[in-house]
Amino acid sequence: MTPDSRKQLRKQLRTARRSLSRAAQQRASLQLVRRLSQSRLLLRSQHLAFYLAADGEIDPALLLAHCRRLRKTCYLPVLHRWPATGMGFQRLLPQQRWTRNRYGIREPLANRKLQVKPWRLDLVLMPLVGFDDAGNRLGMGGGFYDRTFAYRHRRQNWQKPVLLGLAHACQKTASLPVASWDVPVDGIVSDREQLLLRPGLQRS
Ligand SMILES: Nc1nc2c(c(=O)[nH]1)N(C=O)[C@@H](CNc1ccc(C(=O)N[C@@H](CCC(=O)O)C(=O)O)cc1)CN2
Ligand SMILES: Nc1ncnc2c1ncn2[C@@H]1O[C@H](COP(=O)(O)OP(=O)(O)OP(=O)(O)O)[C@@H](O)[C@H]1O
Repeated sequence: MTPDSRKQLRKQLRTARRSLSRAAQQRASLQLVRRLSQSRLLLRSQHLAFYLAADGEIDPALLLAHCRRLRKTCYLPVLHRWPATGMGFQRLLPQQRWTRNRYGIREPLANRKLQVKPWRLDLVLMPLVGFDDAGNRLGMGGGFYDRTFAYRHRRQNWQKPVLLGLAHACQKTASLPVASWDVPVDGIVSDREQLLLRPGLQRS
């Protein structure tokens, strides 16, 4: 797949998710809570990274609210200031102050003291633009998640964190090409299915 066709596919999948009705979005968000709130994966995780849905992404907000009620420590991605290309995960505060990143996505006002090393997290919910049955993923194209978790290339079987991609079922494609820098996810959950790819990640 050429960079151009990757770009085309990304555009097409982003349009598909943005075209979902509000009702379909709400149903999908509820499905996420149903699938994940009682899962061992969630129950066992104390430090969890979320995202604030944008651009028609499946919305984990209900799940985030659930986790905060359970007193789990929840984090959101914060982009390092341009031209830096890094991304941190910052702990959410009860009285959070907000800003917008360079793409217009709301994020916590940066405070490095509240950011953790990615390997300290137990579970990272990653927004996907596209995915296939093998667990290959297509993101927004910034490479932020790939760079943050690149350390996984150097050592197989990192226990932490579990990377769980979230997407609408309509974002599934036949097969995605893998780039050398792509960090595979350990599982993918959509409103219709859950693929657990890492051996040892248990169902239910
Ligand atoms: N909700 C959410 N938050 C997130 C991400 C995400 O995918 N979803 N990210 C995941 O990485 C990071 C932000 N990454 C992003 C990367 C590209 C674009 C984007 O809209 N790119 C433009 C091109 C802009 C340009 O070239 O300057 C585009 O595709 O139109 C948005 C977010 C951190 N926060
Ligand atoms: N480990 C890395 N080191 C340096 N650059 C990287 C790394 N990983 C990815 N990149 C760069 O990021 C760019 C975007 O990669 P890609 O198209 O795979 O994004 P993506 O997977 O859709 O985005 P994301 O990881 O944010 O979800 C690529 O041009 C690539 O060169």
